[in-house]
Amino acid sequence: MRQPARALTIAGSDSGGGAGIQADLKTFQELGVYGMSALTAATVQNTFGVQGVYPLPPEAVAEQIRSVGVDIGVDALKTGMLFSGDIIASVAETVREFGWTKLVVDPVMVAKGGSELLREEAVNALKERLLPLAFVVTPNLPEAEKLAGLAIRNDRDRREAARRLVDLGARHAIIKGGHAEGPEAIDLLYDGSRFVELSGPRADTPRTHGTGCTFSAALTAGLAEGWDVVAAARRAKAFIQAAIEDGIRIGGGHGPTNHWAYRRRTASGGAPEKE
Ligand SMILES: Nc1ncnc2c1ncn2[C@@H]1O[C@H](COP(=O)(O)OP(=O)(O)O)[C@@H](O)[C@H]1O
Ligand SMILES: Cc1ncc(COP(=O)(O)O)c(N)n1
Repeated sequence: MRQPARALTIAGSDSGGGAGIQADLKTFQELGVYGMSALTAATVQNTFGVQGVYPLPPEAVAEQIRSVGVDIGVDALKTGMLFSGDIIASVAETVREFGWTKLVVDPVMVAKGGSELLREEAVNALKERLLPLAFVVTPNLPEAEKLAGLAIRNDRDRREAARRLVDLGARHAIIKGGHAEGPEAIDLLYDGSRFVELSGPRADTPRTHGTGCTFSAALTAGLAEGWDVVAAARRAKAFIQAAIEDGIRIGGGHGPTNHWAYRRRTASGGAPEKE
């Protein structure tokens, strides 16, 4: 009997199913990795936005992590919405306790509709407590600006921000380019010495809810399988590219991506799914 690779997501629930824990678990499943979750907060959310946020007590987050850690084991893990400084402290302490190294920190701050998913007071805790534990940190452009403390107007600024994220203690940084403009959506990976660009055609679609969660979950799945960061990041980029391009019609607002698309494409020899 084969033992599958095991991945844990520590994140918020999106009741609409497109982002958060739901996106992470769907992505793990699609990539053949056993998925587990530690919930940080329940959000009341659909494709129109976030209508409510109910955080869990920090001890409840730590207990969920310990429960699966002592029994099932974790090959790689990721964080998403962490909401408060207290939850971040509790997550950082538990990750240290287990000595897990394959940690992807997706520094989720604001939902696409503008709702706050990380309190302002928690940004420093994220920088000081979690980034030093991160194997990879995966900010979007506004998150990278906030963490690195500089405005990103061009590629030079983006490279400088990546250097600063590594100076803050992350082993690798991937600054995603979904919020930039231009015909290509380019994610910039930095490993402390070299830069690698991950590029794909920018799709003109409002259905991008949960893209960051899905990308970082796909990255975590690759790391759980023992892949190196560049290989895991390239597959994550292909996964999100397919999920965005082969869109599904769900909800009346900013719809989610298609988590089935990558497996369907690869199963059919790389050709896009037929309508
Ligand atoms: N319109 C798009 N077309 C193609 N890829 C995109 C598009 N928007 C985002 N992506 C990709 O989706 C991933 C998430 O990007 P981004 O939107 O920057 O993060 P977040 O969801 O955290 O704000 C990245 O790999 C990015 O390149
Ligand atoms: C519970 C939860 N976690 C994260 C996001 C961010 O979503 P996105 O990946 O679109 O930035 C979200 N909207 N809800």
